[in-house]
This record gives sequence, structure tokens and C-alpha cells, in this order.
Amino acid sequence: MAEANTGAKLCVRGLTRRFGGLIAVNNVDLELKVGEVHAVIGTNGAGKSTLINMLSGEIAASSGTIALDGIDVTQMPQPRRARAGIGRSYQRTTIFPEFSVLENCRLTAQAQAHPRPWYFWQASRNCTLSNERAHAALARAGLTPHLNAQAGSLSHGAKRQLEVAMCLATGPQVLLLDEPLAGMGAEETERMLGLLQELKAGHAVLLVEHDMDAVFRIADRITVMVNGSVVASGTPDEIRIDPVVRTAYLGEEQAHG
Ligand SMILES: Nc1ncnc2c1ncn2[C@@H]1O[C@H](COP(=O)(O)OP(=O)(O)OP(=O)(O)O)[C@@H](O)[C@H]1O
Repeated sequence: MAEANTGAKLCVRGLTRRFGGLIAVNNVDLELKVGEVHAVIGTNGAGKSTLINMLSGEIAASSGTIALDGIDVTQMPQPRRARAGIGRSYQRTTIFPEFSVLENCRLTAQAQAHPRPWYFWQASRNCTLSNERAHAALARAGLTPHLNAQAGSLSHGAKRQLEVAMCLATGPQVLLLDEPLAGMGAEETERMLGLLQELKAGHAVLLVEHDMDAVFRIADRITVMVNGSVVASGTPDEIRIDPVVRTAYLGEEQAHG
């Protein structure tokens, strides 16, 4: 089913997920556009990860639609959705610590370029396309100096950069980033925010993040979730003064900041 063209890369309508009697995500509308970082914020258990998992295709929606470039992808399985251009990074670290930075990136690039399982028997270093994609993604993420380092030896911040690079190596148009700043120091946070700022030029970016200072600096649009529902959506300035958000989430101190 084709969706109305809203100019959005990803258009979400009435997305809902139930776990038994619990409605984890309730009737959410959302649009992601190339050139924008769209942050989704909310207290613990608000439904942010469930929302990302539905967008990436890792869990099924109970109802509602997800359209990529006007094409309904709601029923599309995760690997096909990734190949269609929806990439994601995870809250937990998903790198192979024993492998080099380049090898980690090559593997995700190869999974994208050659989705059939038997291609994994072919050494990814022999795959020209995977090599090119991995090198390009690592360059964008600022990790070229660490190509041959063992991934497990990287600093926490560099590991998160590698996860973004691994996502970029799949050639996504939509980037779903689940708490990319978690556990980062000030310098690492600045580096990641600089990267997101660059990436948004060519991608539609969804950012789930608890670091409110970073969110209000980087986001072009913020959607606020409480108990599975969207309570507000707007520019950072609109969200800062939204009375519902002030009481439900930010608290008076942050709202005045
Ligand atoms: N697989 C599951 N089975 C049952 N309930 C679940 C499942 N996954 C999530 N939930 C519930 O759905 C609600 C939303 O959880 P979710 O993890 O999406 O919230 P969140 O906003 O990402 O929280 P956090 O910021 O802590 O990561 C919570 O009440 C959670 O307990």
C-alpha cells in the first residue's frame, strides 16, 4: 500500500505495539526527513526502544503503518528493510571485540551487499564492494587512523563511533540511533554530535537519547513520549516551553534552562 507523499523519507502512522495487556507504543505518528535529526525522548519505559525495534523490523507492529519513500514496509522483515535503506545502531555494543575495526565494518557491509548466508564463507576482505564501503564508512566516522586496531581495544566513545560506521557501511538512508551517547565523556560526546551533524545532510536521522543537553543542541525536531504515547512534537524551542512536557517529563528546572 502506498502512503500519501509528505516529503518524509520515513512516515509512521498510528504505530502501536501491545505486549499482552500492556500498550508499549500507542498510536504513534512520526516523520523522518533527510537533513533532520529527529530526537525521541521519554522517561524509562516510555516505549522508545520498542518504537525503534518496530521501525527497524526487529519486532512486529500490532497495528499502524511504516512507509519508506511512500512504500509500505510495515510487514517487511528486518533484513529486507535494512537492504531497503533503514539502518540502526544498538544500545548495547554489537561489535566483535576480537576482530579489527576494519573487519567489523566489512562484515556489516558484506551482509548488506551479499545477503545470502553462504557468502559468509567467502572472506570479506576479498569482497571489493564491502572493502570500499567499510573504508568509506570508517572515514566518515573518523576512524581511519584505527583501521587495524582490535575493536575491543577502542575507547568506549570510539566503539560507539564504530557502531555508527558499521551502520553506515550498509548504505542506509534512514539512521535509527539508540542512545549513541550513552556512557560517553564530554569530548566523545562532542565528536559524536559533530558526526551526527555531518550525517544528517544525507540521511534522515532518528535519535533516541537520554542526554537532554545534547538532544536540545542537535535535534531539529523532538518527539516526547510518555507511557507509549506521544505527548508533544515540535522544534526544541517549542518543546522547551510546552506545558505538558514541562510537567510530564522535563521538570521545571530543565524547562527554564
Ligand atoms: N518484550 C517485551 N515483553 C513485554 N513487555 C515489554 C517488552 N519490551 C518492552 N516491554 C515493555 O514495554 C514498555 C516500553 O519499553 P521500552 O523498552 O520500549 O521503553 P524505553 O522508552 O526504551 O525505555 P528505556 O529508556 O529504559 O530504554 C515497558 O513497560 C517495557 O517493560
